[in-house]
Amino acid sequence: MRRDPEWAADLRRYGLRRPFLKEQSIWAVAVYRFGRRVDARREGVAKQLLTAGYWLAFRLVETVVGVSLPKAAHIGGGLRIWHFGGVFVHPGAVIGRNCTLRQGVTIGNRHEGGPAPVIGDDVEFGAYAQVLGGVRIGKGCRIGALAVVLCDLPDGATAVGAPARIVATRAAPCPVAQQEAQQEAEHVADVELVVEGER
Ligand SMILES: CC(=O)SCCNC(=O)CCNC(=O)[C@H](O)C(C)(C)COP(=O)(O)OP(=O)(O)OC[C@H]1O[C@@H](n2cnc3c(N)ncnc32)[C@H](O)[C@@H]1OP(=O)(O)O
Ligand SMILES: N[C@@H](CO)C(=O)O
Repeated sequence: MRRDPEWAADLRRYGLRRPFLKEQSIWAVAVYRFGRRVDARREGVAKQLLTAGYWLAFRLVETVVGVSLPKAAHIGGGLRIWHFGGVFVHPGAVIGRNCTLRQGVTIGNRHEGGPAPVIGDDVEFGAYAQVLGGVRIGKGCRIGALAVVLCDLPDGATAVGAPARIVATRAAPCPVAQQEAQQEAEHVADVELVVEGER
């Protein structure tokens, strides 16, 4: 468990002491990561037993918490789900790293048997946002509460409404560039303090 870097990243995003006591959604994330680790094991009796345990836990958590994260979906580390209830992710969906979901979010197909979305890193979903079909959502997008997204979104877009329209775009921050900008801002603030002190 501790050696699963994606799970470690999830825990960092929750950023809580004893998150299992405070956020029901993390139960679903834990079961999802467990299922992925079981799938990665070599074939054998242990894998069969663990897979049976996974299905039991998956159905139990899905029913009680209302968060469905099937192990066939690809979800990057650093997943944060605020609240719980009505969160459904299609098994064929791909979700990048450090994404944020909220209650009522669906990431699914548009027609039965159809393709599922591919979501970039650092995408934020407002409550009850729906992203449907084989659409690609760029890095750093923000999808408004109650939006219904049926088309691709470029990096850094903010989309709202049903069907969703883009109301803003911003360059998706590259983590390294972001870090450098932060350091630069801190440096400038320090210099200003020194100058202020010398006056
Ligand atoms: C218990 C809890 O608290 S759970 C938390 C629930 N909260 C959420 O789910 C938050 C989701 N966040 C949103 O929906 C936000 O409005 C965002 C991220 C989409 C946009 O936020 P901002 O960047 O501040 O955009 P801003 O408020 O300036 O709105 C831009 C335009 O989009 C419209 N808009 C914003 N959000 C929505 C929305 N969810 N649905 C429809 N239109 C919206 C605004 O009215 C505005 O339109 P206008 O330019 O015609 O006046
Ligand atoms: N901070 C929470 C509000 O409950 C959220 O963003 O969903």
